[in-house]
Amino acid sequence: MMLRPSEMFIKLPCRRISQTYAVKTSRTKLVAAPTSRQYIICRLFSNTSASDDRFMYKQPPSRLGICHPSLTSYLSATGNNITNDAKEVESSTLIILTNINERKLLLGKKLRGFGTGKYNGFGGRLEREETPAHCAKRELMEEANLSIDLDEFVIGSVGTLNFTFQDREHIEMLVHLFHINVHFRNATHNTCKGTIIDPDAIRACDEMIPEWFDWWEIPLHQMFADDSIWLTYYLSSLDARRDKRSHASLPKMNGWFHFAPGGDGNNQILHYFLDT
Ligand SMILES: Nc1[nH]c(=O)nc2c1ncn2[C@H]1C[C@H](O)[C@@H](COP(=O)(O)OP(=O)(O)OP(=O)(O)O)O1
Repeated sequence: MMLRPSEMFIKLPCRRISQTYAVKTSRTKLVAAPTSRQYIICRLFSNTSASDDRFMYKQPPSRLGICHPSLTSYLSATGNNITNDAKEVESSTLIILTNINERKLLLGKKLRGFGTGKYNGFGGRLEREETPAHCAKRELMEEANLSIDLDEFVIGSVGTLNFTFQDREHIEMLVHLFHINVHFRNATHNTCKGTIIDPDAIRACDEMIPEWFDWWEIPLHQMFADDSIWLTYYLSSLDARRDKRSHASLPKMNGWFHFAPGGDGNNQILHYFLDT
């Protein structure tokens, strides 16, 4: 059976067909619609990110493509081969900068380059001889004027995102993800680990305008489509964690996303796999 975008259909036996049922658990959302005398079709959101309704501006499922249950399934559907040496890999970094106490996320509105006009985390391409942690530290300084110790990036390495494109077969983007949690100087109470910063020190540059958002109100409709999948998963996981003092408990994840032709402008995913 073909999986539809972000959802799986299962058949359940049902005696009465005139009702619509809705069952919601902590991990899944089940919506049943009557279609035949014997069965109802249930829409089961299998991915925790897809089932978190708290995010106000999530991209519609039609933009998010097919959710694969395994990397093998994803790779065979996209025709990507992990050992394809012919692909040119562009490595970059991306920083998830939070204030967990206040459930805030710092994003930047991109003024030029890849993703112009969109909101995104801070980061950019690795320069020669640079490690991902060094690159993330440098980019956060350049794009938001925030100086954070290198150690925080080493500890805050939380995974990777892999992007491929239907109309640019030779290119693969590998994004190293970092999570930095901060406290605002003068905050009255801090219940979780983080670096103290002065929020007034944050500055725009010619490339990005930084802006704080409440977690559930991040402008996902003005972001790359994949953010509606992995970023919502990540923030939901953070929200669910009891022990927020420990870096060891940071969520980890690796995501694979295959984009439809039209790239950045079209902003539509065909296939994805999120390993959490
Ligand atoms: N689909 C996507 N979803 C996402 O959330 N971030 C993405 C993304 N595709 C790229 N990025 C991030 C990774 C990186 O931080 C930035 C793009 O880096 P690039 O180096 O390609 O662009 P820039 O023009 O910003 O380069 P620099 O001049 O090196 O800063 O956007």
